[in-house]
Formats: sequence, C-alpha cells, structure tokens
Amino acid sequence: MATASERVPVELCKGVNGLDKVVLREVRGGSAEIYLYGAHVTSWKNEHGEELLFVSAKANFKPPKPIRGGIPICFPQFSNNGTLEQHGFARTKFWSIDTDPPPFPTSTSNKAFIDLILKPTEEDMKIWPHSYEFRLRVTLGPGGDLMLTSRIRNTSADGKPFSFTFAYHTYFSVSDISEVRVEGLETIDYLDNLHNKERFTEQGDAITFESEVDKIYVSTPTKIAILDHEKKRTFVIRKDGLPDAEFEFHSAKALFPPI
Ligand SMILES: O=P(O)(O)OC[C@H]1O[C@@H](O)[C@H](O)[C@@H](O)[C@@H]1O
Repeated sequence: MATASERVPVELCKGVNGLDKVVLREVRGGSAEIYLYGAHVTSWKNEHGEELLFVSAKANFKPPKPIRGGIPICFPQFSNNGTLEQHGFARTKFWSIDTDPPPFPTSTSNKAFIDLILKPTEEDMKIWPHSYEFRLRVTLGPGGDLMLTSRIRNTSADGKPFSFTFAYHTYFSVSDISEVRVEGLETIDYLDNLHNKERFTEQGDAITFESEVDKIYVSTPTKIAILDHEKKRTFVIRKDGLPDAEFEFHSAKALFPPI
C-alpha cells in the first residue's frame, strides 16, 4: 500500500551517494526520478512499476563522472563534434531548482513537473565563454508520459550570438535486442559513427539490430517508435526542434565500461 509520502507528486529527497534527486509521481502510479547532478532523469516507471529507462548496474553516481544510463543532457556539445569533452559539460554540473520559471504556454493541470536551471560559473566561462541560462522542465503527465522541455537563453550583455549542439541521450530499457525494431527512420540518411561518420541512406523496412550500430539519422520525422516484441511495449518518441536522432546498439562489453 502506498504511504503518504509516496503519493506526493513532487518530492525532493536523497538518492545514491546522498545526491539530491526529485521524484515525480502521477495519480495512476507512474513515476520519474531526476538527479540535480546533470539534471539527469535516472528512472521512469509506468503505472505497473516497470522501469522504462536503462541505467547500468555499474553506473557511478560519483561526480565529476557522468551517470551512465537514463537521460543524459548533452550540452553545449553533442558527441565529439567540437573542442569540449564528449557530450559537453551539462551532464556533469549540479543544476538548481528553478523556483521562478518563465510561464509556459501549455497547461500544467494534472501534471507533476520540476523546473531546473543551469547557469555558468566564472570557472565554466573559461571553458566555454558564453553567458546563458539553460532551463529544463521535466513533466510526468497523468497517463505516465514523460516530457522534457529545454529553454536556452543567451544572457550575455552584448547579446552576441553563440552556437551549440544539444541532445537528450536517452537509454531506453528494451528486452533482447533481436526483438526490437525502430519505425520512422526508413529511407532517412544517417552518419555512421562506426565508419568515420560516412553518410548512407537507410534502406527498406523498419530498423532491426543484428550487430553493433552507432548511427546519427539526420532530419528525422517528429515521431519515431521503438517496438519491443518480447516486452510487448512500444515507445513513441515525439520531438520538436531537434532535427536528428541517434540510435545505438553496442555489445554489452563495449557499452558498459564503468565511467
Ligand atoms: O560514454 P558516453 O560519453 O556517455 O557516450 C555514450 C555514447 O555516445 C554516443 O553519442 C557515441 O556515438 C557512442 O560511441 C558513445 O558510446
């Protein structure tokens, strides 16, 4: 039976290694957990209590290492496309709870959500000399849907523009990879990370995984589905403002060195 604290829609508590985390709960029993370290979603459970995200059993919740699994926020650099560390520094910074976020156009009724914010310190500016506010809202809807909304604002006094790359590097939990297929990327071009980012066009039907895969699909549709036959579960991913999508399947050994 649920205790009183388990029914609280938004709760700040301690997670692994005493790190601060926020737990979101929706009325039907779904939940999500977000660490302030990295603004990192580490758990998303449906109303049956089934975990929908993968976090490596070897994941270190030890700053300054990134957490391996869940939803790492890659900012201001995705992958190694630049001079910064792989996937940028946002995933290894301590974010704050944003108590006064600018209003959203969408309604928040029946939704559990938390607003987080990251601003650069003087030390950070030495690595990436741009002044910004990165606001992330993580929302758990009444049907258990998880939504991440990022708002990045240039706060430099002179308004000089800067560019960045950004990604939600989500690790979905799936069963045996041979039971999984991805729909929505047919005939889309991709850059193959296993072949020096060479560009190819996806052929044929839905994507299946037979060997190691590490591809960035470019200009993808706004809706992509991951179908897991064994778990009889489908993830429908909808996105807005993020043109590309990366799909990876590595062997267990390649994917999970402890970091
Ligand atoms: O190990 P990291 O830094 O969390 O990166 C995870 C993955 O990120 C992807 O973007 C890379 O293409 C992969 O090669 C890498 O394994």
